[in-house]
Amino acid sequence: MSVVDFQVWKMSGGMLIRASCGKTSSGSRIPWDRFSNTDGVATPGMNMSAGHAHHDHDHGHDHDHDHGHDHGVAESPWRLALALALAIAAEAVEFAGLEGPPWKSATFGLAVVAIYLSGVDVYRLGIRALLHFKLNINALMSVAVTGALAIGQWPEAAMVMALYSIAELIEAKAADRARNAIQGLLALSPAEADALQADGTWKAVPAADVSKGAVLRIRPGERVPLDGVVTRGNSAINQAPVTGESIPVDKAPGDPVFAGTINETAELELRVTAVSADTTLARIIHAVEAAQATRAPTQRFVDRFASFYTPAVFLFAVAVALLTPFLMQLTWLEALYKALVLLVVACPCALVISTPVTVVSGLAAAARRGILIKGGTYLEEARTLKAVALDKTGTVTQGKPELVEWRTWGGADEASVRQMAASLASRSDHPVSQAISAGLKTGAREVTSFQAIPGKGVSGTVDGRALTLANHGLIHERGQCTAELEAVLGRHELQGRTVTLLAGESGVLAIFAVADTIRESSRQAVADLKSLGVTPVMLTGDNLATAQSIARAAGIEDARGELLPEAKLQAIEEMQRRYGPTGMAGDGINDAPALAQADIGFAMGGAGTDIAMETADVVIMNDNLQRVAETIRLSRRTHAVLWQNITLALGIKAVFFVMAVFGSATMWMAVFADMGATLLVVGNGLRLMRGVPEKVETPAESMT
Ligand SMILES: Nc1ncnc2c1ncn2[C@@H]1O[C@H](COP(=O)(O)OP(=O)(O)OP(=O)(O)O)[C@@H](O)[C@H]1O
Ligand SMILES: [Zn+2]
Repeated sequence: MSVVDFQVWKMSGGMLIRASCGKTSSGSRIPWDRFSNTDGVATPGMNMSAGHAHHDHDHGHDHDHDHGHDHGVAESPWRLALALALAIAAEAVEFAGLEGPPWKSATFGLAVVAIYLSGVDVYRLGIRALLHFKLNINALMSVAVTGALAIGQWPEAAMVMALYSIAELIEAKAADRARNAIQGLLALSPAEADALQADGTWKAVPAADVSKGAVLRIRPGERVPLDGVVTRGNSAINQAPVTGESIPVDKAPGDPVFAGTINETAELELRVTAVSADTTLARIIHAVEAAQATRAPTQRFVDRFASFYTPAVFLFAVAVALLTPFLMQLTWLEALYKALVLLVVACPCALVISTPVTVVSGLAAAARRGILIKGGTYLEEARTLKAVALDKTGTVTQGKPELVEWRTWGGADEASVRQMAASLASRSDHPVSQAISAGLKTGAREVTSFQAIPGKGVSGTVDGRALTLANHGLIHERGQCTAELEAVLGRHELQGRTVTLLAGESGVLAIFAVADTIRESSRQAVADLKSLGVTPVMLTGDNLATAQSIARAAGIEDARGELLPEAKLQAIEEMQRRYGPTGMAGDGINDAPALAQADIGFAMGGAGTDIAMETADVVIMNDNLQRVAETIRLSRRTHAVLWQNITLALGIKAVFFVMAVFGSATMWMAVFADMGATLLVVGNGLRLMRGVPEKVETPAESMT
């Protein structure tokens, strides 16, 4: 995904998850009410005209959708329960075989009231769809129920409408649950904050009113209301709500804390760094919400399928009504009834609802673990990754290098070398330069004609001397390298250190060895990836020997060094040719092109640059590389659940289709089966929310 795509992604407004298959839920609230405008009429691909069958699914919504339509009240559970009771009573009267006009009118009356109570909305939406020459579920149900009434199947008609509406309601509630799981994350940050006032007192104020720079106090046991930096106190913070990592993290002055995390041991004071709409937690939630606007591939498949399935079964039903009297010697009434059963079978509720519920559950499960996935597509496709490129600095390593050793070279004066190197290094925000400048602990002098040489180092003039502070490659190119020097460099590189040289016009003046520790989680992450059958490859701009030493420590066999940013992109292209779908995990500005080129880009959120987070498809909030393997695992599970659901939904339809044709299915059995199938697929989809499995699957297991 390019940066431009990301903007489009951010802007794609309309949400396509539908509250339910036919109608919408009543309890929607901001921002979910955007979903509610999708009533039955807007079901993509459900209309009969061929021209609409292939929508551009990336559009937020249908063009022909009736905007701003107000739904009115959805049925209350009591109303539906009453409707069902009346329908059952009508069945009972008929079943009891009570004859005579009074009983007949009683059955009819009970049925009509039941249909009125449960079906007003279905009829309203159904008729509107038919007037637009569209065939949606409400239209199917309206036709089926009216038909059943017309041929005298009154109790049957009432049962179908009542059961259908009840199924709709349950389904809507289940879908709400998946969404609320994400919204629920937002409730984690307290609404009030204890803020320092101008007169030095503390006062509880609404978190939404606190501005950047304000000082807050958080007592032990309280949740952090806003993102900030600790100014006073030491405490352990449980960051699970934001990063998914349940082990508390120690925080001291200068450390960042996130809104929604829990202060466990001692009182802390912090300076607010993000207002409430802008906290990391708020950003996670908005991104995941927006992710639901994009359609996953399976959903597109399902929509396309439904777009021909429903009209096809409808036409088949018409054919059955017209032809079976001749072919199977049925009466016209029997033929009509058979056709009406087929109409109920034609309702693709279970199929249509199964995919979005599953995808939203998967996204929510990921969000709870601190994995922010920017679209259902990535959730579905992560399972196909065959290789993952890992950036070294900040991804495999902590990205906080330190100067561990330095010495002068060629008899240079230590004090002046220290001063010159510190002056140059302090001008760059590259981690290597920063480590040198911090390690030398000396004041900087003025630098003129300062220049950064990307992927190599920096140069500038200090006290009239033209100097270069750069890696071996550049010094070698300048012809200032010697065998003796290379021997010294080699020793450092074997230990995974990054060596930087200070050189003047006459030659090398000093050697600086910087070491970055590998993240504890990286080793396990690499093992996880391998056990999933994914090949890890390390990419870095750093020296090859250094890269290989770090890679070995992490368990990576394939390490590529001395890569300039464009070369990282080419390395991804090469991996895509060699292995197939390739992911990339990185954090820096220079990783952005490679992240965009990769099939799925993972950005390290905590340490990452904004550009990396914008370009990536998945943001990992706690910088734990193990989340990459977890995403792949979750993707495989999501995929499995999706296909279980599709098989289930279609299987039940197939059974009832055959039963309907050969006459052994009744209308209410068909609608009952549809309700059952809907509940099963929704329940199966919601299962994903219980979390990401900790266990590492073997590649064989995950092939399903
Ligand atoms: N501003 C700088 N100051 C000091 N050294 C630098 C600077 N820029 C680049 N280098 C040297 O060039 C090498 C490659 O730099 P580059 O920025 O491409 O990679 P990196 O960010 O260090 O590593 P990675 O690719 O793993 O993120 C560094 O390892 C460092 O030795
Ligand atoms: Zn050399």
